[in-house]
Amino acid sequence: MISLRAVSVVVPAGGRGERDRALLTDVTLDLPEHRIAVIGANGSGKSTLLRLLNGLRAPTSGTVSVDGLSTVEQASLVRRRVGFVFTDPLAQLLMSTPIEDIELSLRGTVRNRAERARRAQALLDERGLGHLAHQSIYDLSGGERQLVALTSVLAVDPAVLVADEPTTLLDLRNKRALRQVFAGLAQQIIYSTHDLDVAADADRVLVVHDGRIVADGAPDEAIAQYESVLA
Ligand SMILES: Nc1ncnc2c1ncn2[C@@H]1O[C@H](COP(=O)(O)OP(=O)(O)OP(=O)(O)O)[C@@H](O)[C@H]1O
Repeated sequence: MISLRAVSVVVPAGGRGERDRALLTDVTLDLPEHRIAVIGANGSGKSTLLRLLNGLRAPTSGTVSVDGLSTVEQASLVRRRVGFVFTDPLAQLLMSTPIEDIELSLRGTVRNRAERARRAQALLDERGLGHLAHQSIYDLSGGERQLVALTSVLAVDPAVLVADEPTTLLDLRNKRALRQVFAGLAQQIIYSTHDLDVAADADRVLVVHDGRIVADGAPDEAIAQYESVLA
């Protein structure tokens, strides 16, 4: 389970007269539910919160742990357990084609090269992306890239998937497909979203406002509180 204890993230002042800036303040959470959505206005601290969960960002104070492992001291073990999908897929797609990127993900688990290529193609086929296997990443649409990035992260079968606004670039059909993928995942999934329908798919919804968790509960309740915070 992922746990946060008294976590704050503060960016130190850049120059004279500037003040330190708190991006998250005193967040304590245990996150055992299967599907957890994080919602909140632009700049409220959602990405900062998600990045803490696999050690992409370290807390300024407090601790974050995954199954008892510290995201700071045991970062590489944590990263193996917690896969992260960025909002911008180009931030994480390292290779020039989808198949190469997924083969790269599989390198640690599938030794044989031909088998790796076969598995990578099968994973793309499963997501309806097989026809794009050898296309340049730069020639894919934003939504196609986002789905390839998700496939690549899931290829290593992380225990937890953290996804930062995973439906932003997706059209209606792909959004529906992604919601189905999420619904069928055995892994725990923690995601941020501005889409309240996608948030409502979760078992639990956290509302972030000015770096604090201001609501936390069942989707209906938490979304209603979010709407009143925004009003
Ligand atoms: N390294 C940093 N230095 C200074 N400010 C930062 C840094 N990282 C994030 N911020 C600021 O912290 C605030 C929260 O950012 P964050 O990306 O967590 O918001 P968010 O809720 O994910 O927003 P959005 O919905 O727009 O993606 C923003 O105002 C952002 O500009």
